[in-house]
Amino acid sequence: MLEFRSVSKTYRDGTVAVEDFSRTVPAGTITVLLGSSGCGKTTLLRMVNRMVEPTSGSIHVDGRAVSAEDPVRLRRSIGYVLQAGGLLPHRDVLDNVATVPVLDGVGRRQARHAASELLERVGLDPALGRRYPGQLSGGQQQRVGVARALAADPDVLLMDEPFGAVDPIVRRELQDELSRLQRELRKTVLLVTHDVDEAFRLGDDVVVLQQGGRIAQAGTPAELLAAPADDFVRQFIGADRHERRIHEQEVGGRRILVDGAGRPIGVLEGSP
Ligand SMILES: Nc1ncnc2c1ncn2[C@@H]1O[C@H](COP(=O)(O)OP(=O)(O)OP(=O)(O)O)[C@@H](O)[C@H]1O
Repeated sequence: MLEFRSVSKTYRDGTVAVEDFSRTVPAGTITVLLGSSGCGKTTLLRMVNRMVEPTSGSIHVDGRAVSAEDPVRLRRSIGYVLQAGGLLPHRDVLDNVATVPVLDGVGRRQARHAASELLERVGLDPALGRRYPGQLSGGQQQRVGVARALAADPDVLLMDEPFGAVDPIVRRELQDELSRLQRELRKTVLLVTHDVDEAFRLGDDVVVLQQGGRIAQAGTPAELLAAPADDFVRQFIGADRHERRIHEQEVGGRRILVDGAGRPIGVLEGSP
């Protein structure tokens, strides 16, 4: 379980990035921080592994305050996936994935062997393990980034716009892959995105943020869609947008679903 208790962050130049943020990410679930640029998402994420220190408030992992942990050990114990992969360019893929286990004292051969298995787990051909990051596609690099974050088998995974740098089709594939992995691994995940569809697809809990990390509304995707708290949330999640205004139509005796622009999107279950 990951807990933010009244966390605030004011940077040295006086920028208030986060003000009084409280939220709990239950163990084994995905919470998505959703908001536009500059609302404090990355600051919130980086306070968990102490790359940024809060000005006030506290963050707890399984009841233990992260401020009491050694920052280096803390960072090794929490998986972190960055938008651009964040891979070491002069190390091959297996060494990249094995970085944290080797730092933790696992032998290099054993760590590379485990890394190879992890590549398969994230849907990559283990033969890619001997390539360098620059010899992989963007989507493959992101998968390596996920494998690397999982290598030390952390309970908590932080993901900062993990699929932001790839095209929409690959993005969708990576999202599906993460959902599949999460069904197996049940990590406690905090994921940052400004993409509403991604938030709804992946989040058990979605926190819509305004500037200063203020919570505009938080809940399941269904709760947000069913009852947006205000105009800001309604507009942000696109509750009024064509593609979300779904209704039923009868065509040739079957009930099909169409979106607000009249585009067919599916057949109703049980329809003959
Ligand atoms: N080191 C810093 N010093 C001063 N201000 C900062 C620093 N880092 C971030 N900020 C400011 O804090 C606010 C929140 O930034 P943050 O990066 O957390 O937002 P974000 O929601 O992740 O944005 P984006 O989606 O663009 O990455 C912004 O106004 C930003 O300019």
